[in-house]
Amino acid sequence: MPRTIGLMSGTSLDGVDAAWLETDGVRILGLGPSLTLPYDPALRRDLREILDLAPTLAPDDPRLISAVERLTDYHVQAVKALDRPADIIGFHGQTILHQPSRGRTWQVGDAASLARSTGMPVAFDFRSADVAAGGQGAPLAPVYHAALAEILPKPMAVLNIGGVANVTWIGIDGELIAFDTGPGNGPLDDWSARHTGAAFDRDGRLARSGRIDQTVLRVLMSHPFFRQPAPKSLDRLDFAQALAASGANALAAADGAATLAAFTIEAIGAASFPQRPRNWLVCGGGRHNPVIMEGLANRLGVPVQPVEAVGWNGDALEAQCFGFLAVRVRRGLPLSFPSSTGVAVPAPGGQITYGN
Ligand SMILES: Nc1ncnc2c1ncn2[C@@H]1O[C@H](COP(=O)(O)OP(=O)(O)OP(=O)(O)O)[C@@H](O)[C@H]1O
Ligand SMILES: CC(=O)N[C@H]1[C@@H]2OC[C@@H](O2)[C@@H](O)[C@@H]1O[C@H](C)C(=O)O
Repeated sequence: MPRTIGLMSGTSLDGVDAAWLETDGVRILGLGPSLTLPYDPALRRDLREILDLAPTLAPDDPRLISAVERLTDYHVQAVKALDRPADIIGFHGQTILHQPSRGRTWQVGDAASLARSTGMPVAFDFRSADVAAGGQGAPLAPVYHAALAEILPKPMAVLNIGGVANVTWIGIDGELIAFDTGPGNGPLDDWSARHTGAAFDRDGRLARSGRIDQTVLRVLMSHPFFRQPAPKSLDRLDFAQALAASGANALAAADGAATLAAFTIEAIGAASFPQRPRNWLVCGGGRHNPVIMEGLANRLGVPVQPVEAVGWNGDALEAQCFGFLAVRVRRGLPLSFPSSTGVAVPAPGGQITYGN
């Protein structure tokens, strides 16, 4: 059974997650160690700047080259720290731009250099084949969520709350519906950084001490994304303009945080499926925010639990996913499906480099 290491650098720009697993890309035979290497503040700042510049950034811009070199080095260190042999690495890279409607999705990272430094083949570029075939290029996690959830009662939902939030609904016959729901922690992280200097609102303390501004929330929820049918996906900065125009910036720090946490919750609550999930399992850093978790349980009216409730690891799940997908790339199995990305037929994707 192939052994694989998955590496994910998410939209929160907080660091790289790494996880080891044993899988044939269909079944998961064993989950091994995982870890997160947090980026230093300078790299975080530079990546954030690159996200803003991405629409007009040249691939040979020295700021990009420098950030990619440092980002790749963190990935090499993460693989070395895991200290487990593997047959293939799945390297998602950092999304700096995602505009599937314009045929563009851009993940950066030097896969060949990672292969050379680790001596292992590296699967990368997971999203562009789907976008080229007319899909959204995201989310790609549904096939992994379904493999993990094989024996769990359905219908159920797996929700990831990262910088952006995405959901996978799994029906009683295993059918999948997946899409990005809206903001995850991204707007609240930015708000927290601006008002308190902290990278995120730890344990939802700031949000808990404020009052939701219903007018601002209504304006935010009137964004056209929420009227768009699934499949749909988001760029980390897709709500930036709407947030600036919503009046949120005039709110006091605590009220703004409460309103942005409510925005994440409402956006998830607006998701609809053929049948109501009997429960929601939540992964990603947002599950550590009790204001978001309690708000979701109230809004959804069914149990909302961290994925640890069924024995999964909510911090490692996306990294595991890209290890799983790397094995699928090698086998030529589809990564995306009409009901997850809107691609016309199940689509294989990704490339493999040996570093030469
Ligand atoms: N104790 C906590 N209290 C509140 N929020 C937390 C806590 N711990 C983590 N978070 C949130 O989780 C975020 C990190 O989440 P995660 O690592 O899942 O993001 P990601 O992998 O970058 O995102 P994506 O899934 O969009 O790619 C932090 O930026 C923060 O907002
Ligand atoms: C373009 C991109 O990088 N999208 C990420 C992001 O982070 C969460 C959400 O937005 C999801 O669509 C996706 O990541 C997960 C791993 C996915 O593809 O399923």
